[in-house]
Amino acid sequence: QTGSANTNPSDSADDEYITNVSIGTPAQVLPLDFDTGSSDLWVFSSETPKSSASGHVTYSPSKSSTAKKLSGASWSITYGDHSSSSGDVYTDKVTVGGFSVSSQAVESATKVSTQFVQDTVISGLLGLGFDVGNTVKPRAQKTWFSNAANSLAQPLFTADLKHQQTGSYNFGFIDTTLAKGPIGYTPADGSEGYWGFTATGYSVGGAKLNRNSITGIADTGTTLLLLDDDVVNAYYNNVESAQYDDSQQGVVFDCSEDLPSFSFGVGGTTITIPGSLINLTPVSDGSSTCFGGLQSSADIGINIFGDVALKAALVVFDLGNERLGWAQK
Ligand SMILES: CC(C)C[C@H](NC(=O)C[C@H](O)[C@H](CC1CCCCC1)NC(=O)CC[C@H](O)[C@H](Cc1ccccc1)NC(=O)OC(C)(C)C)C(=O)O
Repeated sequence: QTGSANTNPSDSADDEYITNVSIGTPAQVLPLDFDTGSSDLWVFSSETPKSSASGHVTYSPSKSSTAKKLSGASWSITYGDHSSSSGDVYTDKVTVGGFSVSSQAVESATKVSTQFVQDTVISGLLGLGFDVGNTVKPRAQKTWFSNAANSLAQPLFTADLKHQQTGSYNFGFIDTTLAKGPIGYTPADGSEGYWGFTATGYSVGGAKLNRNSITGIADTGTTLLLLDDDVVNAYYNNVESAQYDDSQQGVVFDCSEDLPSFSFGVGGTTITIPGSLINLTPVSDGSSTCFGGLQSSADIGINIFGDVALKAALVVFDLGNERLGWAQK
C-alpha cells in the first residue's frame, strides 16, 4: 500500500508547505504543516480558545464516531522559532494521501502561541521526525508515518517541495520520475528526533566541491537553509550588494542581483541549489531589497537544510534503512 498527498507553498515566500489531512469519521479535513523537524501531530480543535482559533479550521473530536480520549495524556512543544502549543490527546483515524492509520494520536491544542494564532493558513503540524522526539506524557506516541510504516509497501516517504508550485509527499514508494539525477544515499541519525546527516562538501557558483563536511538536519518545517558563518560568508562574498540587516535579522541584497548557485555533496551525488532559489523574497512588499534564503545557523547550534535546500531535490526519508536519499530535480 502507498499514499500520495499534494503539498502547496503557504505564501509567495514559500514560508511553509500546506498538506490536507483527513481526521475522524466523518472526515474532518485540516491543512497541516508536515514537519520532518518534529514528531507531534497536533491540531487546532474545539478545545482551543475561541479567540485563538478564529480563522482556523478546527478538529472536533465530539463530532467523530471514531475519536477516543487518551485519558491522562498531555503534550507541550516549543519550536526553534520560539512558537509553542500544548493540550490533551485523542486517538482517531487519520488519512494522508489516501492511506489511513486507524488509531493515530491526535494532539488537541488547549493553548497556542501568538505565531500560531496569526498563522491562519495552517491548523497544526504533522510531525515526520523520529518517535523519540514526541512530547506526549506519560507515554510518548508514535508519528503518523511510524504507525503507517509497517503497512506501507516500503518504510519510507519522499518530499518533493517546489517553488511556488504544487509538490508532493509520497508514502511507501519512490517516484524517480520526479528527479533528474540519481539518488545519493547517506546514513540518517534519528537519535535526536531529527533526520540528521552529513554533506561531504560544498561549493559556490558551480565550482568544484571542497571537502569541508557539513552535518545538519533535513527539515521540511524550516523555511531557510541555515549553515555555519564561514559557509554563509563564502557564499555572500560573491554577492556585491549583500549586507547583514539588523532589523531583518539576516543577510539582504539588491533583488536585481544575479545570485550564484550553492552546491553540496551527499551520498556520492551533488545537489545544486540555483541562485534564484536563494533569493527568498523582498523584505517588504514592493521593496527592491531581498532577504537571503541562506542564513547563519550560529545562534541555533545546528545546521538546517530547510525548504530552500529541499526545493532543489527529491528527498527520500528511508526509515527502514535509517538513511536519507537526495536526488537533483
Ligand atoms: C520539539 C522538538 C522535538 C523539535 C523542534 N523542531 C523545530 O523547532 C524545527 C521545526 O521544523 C519547526 C517547525 C515550525 C514551527 C513553527 C510553525 C511552522 C513549523 N521549525 C522551526 O521552528 C523553524 C521556524 C521556521 O523556519 C519558520 C516557520 C514559519 C513560517 C511562516 C510563518 C510561521 C512560521 N519560518 C521562518 O521563520 O521563516 C522566515 C525566517 C523566512 C520568516 C525543536 O527543534 O525544538
